[in-house]
Amino acid sequence: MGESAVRVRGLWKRFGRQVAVAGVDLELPAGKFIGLVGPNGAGKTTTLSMVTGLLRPDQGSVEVVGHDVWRDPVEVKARIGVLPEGLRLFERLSGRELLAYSGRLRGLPGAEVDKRATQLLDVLDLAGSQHKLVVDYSTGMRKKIGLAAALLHNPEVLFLDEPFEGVDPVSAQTIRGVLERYTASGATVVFSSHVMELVESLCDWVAVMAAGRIRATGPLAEVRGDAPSLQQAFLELVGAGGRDAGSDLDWLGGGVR
Ligand SMILES: Nc1ncnc2c1ncn2[C@@H]1O[C@H](COP(=O)(O)OP(=O)(O)OP(=O)(O)O)[C@@H](O)[C@H]1O
Repeated sequence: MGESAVRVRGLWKRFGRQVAVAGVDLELPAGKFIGLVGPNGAGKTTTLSMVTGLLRPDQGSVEVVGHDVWRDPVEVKARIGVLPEGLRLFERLSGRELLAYSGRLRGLPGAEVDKRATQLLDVLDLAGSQHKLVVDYSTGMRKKIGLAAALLHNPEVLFLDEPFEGVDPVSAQTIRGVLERYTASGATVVFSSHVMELVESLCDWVAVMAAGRIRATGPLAEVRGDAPSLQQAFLELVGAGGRDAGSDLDWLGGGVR
């Protein structure tokens, strides 16, 4: 394969005096399962929003599958699927209607949308709730219907912001299976998470972000290096390896009130 799915150059975003993304350069290979990891507030969501055309960068450029996201947005949006953070869905549609709407919006023929929607609802264990309104879905069900909507047009690259948050272990395993199958066919998944074990078990490529910058990127084994786990490598990379958690909280516990 060898080509890049995503190419980011000199990306910056400030919110007032807060620098959220501070000069990110990133090249993500096609056909991989890629994890963007970093602590809370590292800038993962802001970066993904700029990469997927949802938030305009202050500076820098983003190419997805060879097209500039901000000069050529229609071309890019046709080729990507996005499950954003704080997903906003059309609450008054049923799950099935939401998929039908997304599919038609993507220009797919009605019969094809129906076929794909049935399969996705089935695989994601939503067939029994397909006629329920999205407003009545649980958090995990919302993630799954959002994922189905993002996959319906068979995108080349799928971007997922914290796809496993609020998802039970059984549903997580289902989502995982769907994504593994999808990448095995040559597509690319980029997902953000702060759950290291998950990233370590799923991804073959990682990018570590902290304080708005990329601290390391490459194949999982390379980024992990000699550390016993990705978690340990990550703590060292973000400079938290030696922090003695709770050393200042001498009043906590111990029976003295
Ligand atoms: N709309 C906004 N207005 C002001 N500050 C923002 C805004 N969005 C993000 N930030 C700030 O930018 C920084 C990066 O936030 P971002 O949400 O990108 O981090 P993250 O890595 O996704 O964090 P988490 O893992 O907690 O979701 C944080 O300091 C955050 O407070």
